Amino acid sequence: MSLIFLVGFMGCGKTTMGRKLSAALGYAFVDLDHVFEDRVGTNIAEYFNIHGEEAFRKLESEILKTTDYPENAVISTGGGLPCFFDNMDWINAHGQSVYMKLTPKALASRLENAKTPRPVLQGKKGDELVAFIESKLAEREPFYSRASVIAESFADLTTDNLIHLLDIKQ
Ligand SMILES: Nc1ncnc2c1ncn2[C@@H]1O[C@H](COP(=O)(O)OP(=O)(O)OP(=O)(O)O)[C@@H](O)[C@H]1O
Ligand SMILES: O=C(O)C1=C[C@@H](O)[C@@H](O)[C@H](O)C1
Ligand SMILES: [Mg+2]
Repeated sequence: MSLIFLVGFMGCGKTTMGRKLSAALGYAFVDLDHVFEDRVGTNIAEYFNIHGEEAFRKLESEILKTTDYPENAVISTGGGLPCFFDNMDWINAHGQSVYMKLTPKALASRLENAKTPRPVLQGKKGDELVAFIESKLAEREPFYSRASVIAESFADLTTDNLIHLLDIKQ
């Protein structure tokens, strides 16, 4: 059994890279944000509006721990998931983890162009968005940094880089 969890701030590319890495390894792909949306039958932004962040965090944690993962899988996590409850302990007890680390400016530019709304950002743009990311990232970094592998400021992180960092023999 091999589970690889991708963690990091919103917009660092967990979903995008999760798809590519799972294909390169021949593993299944699981995106926990998508599992959440399938479970509740609505999108995350709408769930936040109706139930609030606290309810979201509780259910997100429950879904992390109760999902029936395929034997070999790359799992993209929600951007805030590692930073609540004992989620990061659980991740590290059940597989390898990768922190995809990007600068606040790079994150902001990806998030400004992204199609999926992130409710935590509340529509912020430009300098306000960069300042928000800097402060939120400072809170979250200690959790992300507990990942077994840190992919440091790779603007052009490839699946080969990751396979090498994870020391996966193919
Ligand atoms: N390597 C890359 N280079 C440039 N843009 C990228 C790269 N990877 C992802 N993106 C773009 O950045 C945006 C965010 O990517 P993605 O949705 O994969 O991030 P995420 O980490 O899954 O975010 P979230 O935590 O909100 O789910 C998307 O618009 C995606 O197309
Ligand atoms: O960083 C966050 O807090 C979030 C990131 C997304 O992946 C979603 O899980 C949700 O929008 C919250
Ligand atoms: Mg994602």
